[in-house]
Amino acid sequence: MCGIVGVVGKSDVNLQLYDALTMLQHRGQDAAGILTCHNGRFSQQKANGLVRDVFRTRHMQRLVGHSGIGHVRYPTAGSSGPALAQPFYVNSPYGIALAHNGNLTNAAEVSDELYRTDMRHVNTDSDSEVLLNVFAQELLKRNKLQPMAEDIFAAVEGMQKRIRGGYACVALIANYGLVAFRDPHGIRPLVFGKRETKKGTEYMVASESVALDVLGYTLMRDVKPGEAIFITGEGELHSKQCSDVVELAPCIFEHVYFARPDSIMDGVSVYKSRLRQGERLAEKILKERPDHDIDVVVPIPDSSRVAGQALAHVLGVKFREGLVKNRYIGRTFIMPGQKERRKSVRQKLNPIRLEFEGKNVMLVDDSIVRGTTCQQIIQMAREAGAAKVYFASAAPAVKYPNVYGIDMPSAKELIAHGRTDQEVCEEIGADWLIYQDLDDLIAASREGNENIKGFDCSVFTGEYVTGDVNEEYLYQLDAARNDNQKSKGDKHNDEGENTVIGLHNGDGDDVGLG
Ligand SMILES: O=P(O)(O)OC[C@H]1O[C@H](OP(=O)(O)OP(=O)(O)O)[C@H](O)[C@@H]1O
Ligand SMILES: NC(=O)CC[C@H](N)C(=O)O
Ligand SMILES: [Mg+2]
Repeated sequence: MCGIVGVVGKSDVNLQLYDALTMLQHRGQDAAGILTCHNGRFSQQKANGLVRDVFRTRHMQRLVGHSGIGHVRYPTAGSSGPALAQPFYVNSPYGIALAHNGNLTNAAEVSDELYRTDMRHVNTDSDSEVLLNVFAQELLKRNKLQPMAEDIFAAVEGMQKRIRGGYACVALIANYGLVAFRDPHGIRPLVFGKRETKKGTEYMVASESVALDVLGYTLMRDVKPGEAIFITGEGELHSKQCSDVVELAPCIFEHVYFARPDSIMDGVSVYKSRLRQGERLAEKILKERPDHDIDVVVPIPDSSRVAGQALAHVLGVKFREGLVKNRYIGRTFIMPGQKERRKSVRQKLNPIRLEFEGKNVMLVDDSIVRGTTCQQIIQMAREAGAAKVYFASAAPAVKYPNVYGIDMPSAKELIAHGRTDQEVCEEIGADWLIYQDLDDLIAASREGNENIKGFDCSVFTGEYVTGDVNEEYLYQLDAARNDNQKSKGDKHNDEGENTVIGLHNGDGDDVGLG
């Protein structure tokens, strides 16, 4: 899950982009990039690392221009090396740079077609570079020296016919403006807003509304599924529905884990959605065990705090922050390797013994994916003296890979794949395990916007909303991206073997595309 942002302002936008990326850091910790446009010239800085490490003062000073885009990356295609950091750039037509959140399911075919039919070169194995080239090619087909809004929308239309999967994107066209679009199912989130300044109206597009809030923008609305918006350099806003078939089916895992609780997605407050998740799960607990003997509810920070609090309230049981989080360790689930994830859980969370000693503790987490977190925490709870350790997951059992921008490529790595709830319970070492029912999760996540007819729930059901994901695709995805494979790939990257040389400022010192 990456984070993207785009701004068309009335003065230099570099600092706004930087601040917005820090607000989206929870969506990607591997790489970050900013690209701005000044007098038709792009400047950029991108590299592996957190936002605070990638941009130094000297970079910020050189990232000039009244419009720009930014990206924080959590890889779901290709390596995690610097060559795949975003935004990506193509020089023709006009000069276009793009940042992408999501994952294409037909990147390999389209990449081949780009080479054979369009004679375009794709330099990396990033699906985002493929997407950018398709957009560029469709824009080139219009054959206009100066593109108008209608040309840009026609290009998005053409592109949508060629690509499949999940995508929310921002793109900057040198001298013309900012384009933002979302796939026809709206799988990945994208919102936009405006703020008034003395010099005129400024616009921001971002993955999550929290970036808008913090920078003083008023949320206007979500980019609709299949829609594109175009904001000219002068600040004129155009929008058009670019897809014939539109069916809002946003990723439900945003509500479970990815999004910040203070964001509003497709009209639904993520915070309220998580409160409802906790309430519904508590009702299920009360139904299954009306005479439960839970003494205390302890959330596993951070993501389960909101649901955990609501759950404890409905149960009428004490809610205690019995696990203290080291605030300097990032999210473990989006780390690239299992060894790193495992080590981080222990460094990240430490129990307060008195909340566990002699008590029947119910640990609550938003989800159990590979089981890395819960296995270790349950053990910690026992070592801290808990009498019984129960475990509640605010999401149903995660059993299937994700193909739309969450790096869960391998069913075998999911602890619940091919296991019953009881078997998972034994595997994680809990005395009792209870999962949310999918219907309850859906109801909790859509309250507030009845227009959401369904969600992409593929990680729970194995049904993929784009309809094109088959056994063969999943087999290839697993083979290319399982943890074993990725560790080999990253080794190559670090050691310079098989490394793709990034067409970007390699030493991290210079800003510019030259
Ligand atoms: O079963 P697993 O494979 O361990 O994955 C699930 C865990 O990973 C996430 O936490 P993470 O540390 O990434 O982020 P958080 O601090 O936002 O909870 C999620 O909130 C669960 O705790
Ligand atoms: N998580 C994402 O949105 C990833 C975007 C893109 N597929 C990449 O790997 O860079
Ligand atoms: Mg967590």
